[in-house]
Amino acid sequence: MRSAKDFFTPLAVGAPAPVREVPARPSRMIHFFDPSNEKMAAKIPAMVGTVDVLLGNLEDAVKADNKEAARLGLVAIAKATDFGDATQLWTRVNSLDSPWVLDDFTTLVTEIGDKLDVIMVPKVQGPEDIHYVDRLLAQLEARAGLTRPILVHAILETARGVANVEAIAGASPRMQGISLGPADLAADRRMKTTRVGGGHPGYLVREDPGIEGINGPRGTFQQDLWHYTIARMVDACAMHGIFPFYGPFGDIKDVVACEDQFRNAFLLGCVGAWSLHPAQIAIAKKVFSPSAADVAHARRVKAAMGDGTGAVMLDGKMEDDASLKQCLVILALAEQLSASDPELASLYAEAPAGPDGASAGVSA
Ligand SMILES: CC(C)(COP(=O)(O)OP(=O)(O)OC[C@H]1O[C@@H](n2cnc3c(N)ncnc32)[C@H](O)[C@@H]1OP(=O)(O)O)[C@@H](O)C(=O)NCCC(=O)NCCSC(=O)C[C@](C)(O)C(=O)O
Ligand SMILES: [Mg+2]
Repeated sequence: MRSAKDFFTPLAVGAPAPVREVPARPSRMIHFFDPSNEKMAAKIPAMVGTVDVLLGNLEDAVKADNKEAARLGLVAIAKATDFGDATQLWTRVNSLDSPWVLDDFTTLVTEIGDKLDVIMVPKVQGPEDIHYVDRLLAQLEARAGLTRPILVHAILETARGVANVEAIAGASPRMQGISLGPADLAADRRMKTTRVGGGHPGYLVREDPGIEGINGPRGTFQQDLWHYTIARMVDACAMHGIFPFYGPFGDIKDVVACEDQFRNAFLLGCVGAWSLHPAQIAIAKKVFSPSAADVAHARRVKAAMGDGTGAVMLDGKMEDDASLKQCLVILALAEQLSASDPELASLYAEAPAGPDGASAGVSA
């Protein structure tokens, strides 16, 4: 374990100083693309400004024969594209035990390190994986003469990773966030799901018997297989001042269930989700941007609470110091999103004082 005094010291001579605070840039959707897929890659420059994060994926979903083409394709796109202030460029490198990852790191940091905001590392098992990446990135940043450190995002895809999630979140000042990796995690734990990022209709709770006994009619309710993992990930991230994300939802056509999964994650504290297909971008934007009603309600509570202490009644409900803090989280998010999204800025500017009970992200 590093001493607290050393925590913010660069890990290589000439490497940029680590950040003290993770920049809170809007990251509602991390949009995945395969840089070796020419049709998909051709669409990327036009997506700048329409998504918060563009992620060139080099790992799973890229065929083994295309690994090099994906890496070089990402370099070409990054060099040719101005991503502006509203869109970040991320990548997901291959796993640390793969034959491709060392070239992923060396090529990307050397060639486009000045354009890359975050490197997503898959299948992180524990803090030792982050320590390895931390030192390697520092060496490569120093060699490339970078002045800004590249941040690191871990995917939670193994039982060991979940068991170590707090240590992973706090392993380096580079840690930007953590995403759920439901497909690999389900496999590692022997969980059963019917689609990536979804649940299983067999995982349910049945009503207790009514007056007709155990053979009478009894309703069933499908339960969320991911609740425990997401809640634990959210706590680990909040504890270390980094950001939790839902991962992918693989049933592209089921936009309703995708929205439900994303919203559950938003309500539990996640700041964004992955979009695998253009159809999922609008869903993430809708879910992870507070509604006008939520913003209006937050403003009312803030105004009613004066100096922020004590308790008041608004529309029959008690508001106090703690519920004000929840409202301030919404207002901070609205302010941050307004800075880069003029549509939301005008929506929030005009937000009327809404009635209590407006639910987060449901109505715009
Ligand atoms: C799902 C697929 C195969 C459907 O691809 P498709 O071509 O069949 O879809 P389509 O509806 O026919 O596509 C319509 C148009 O959109 C384009 N398009 C389609 N997708 C994109 C995109 N992402 N970005 C930009 N453009 C896209 C596509 O090229 C096409 O263009 P066209 O109209 O000119 O013909 C395709 O969308 C895709 O490959 N998406 C990315 C998949 C991916 O990255 N998977 C890995 C992340 S999930 C994961 O790794 C798990 C995890 C975390 O590790 C763990 O849980 O363990
Ligand atoms: Mg995976």
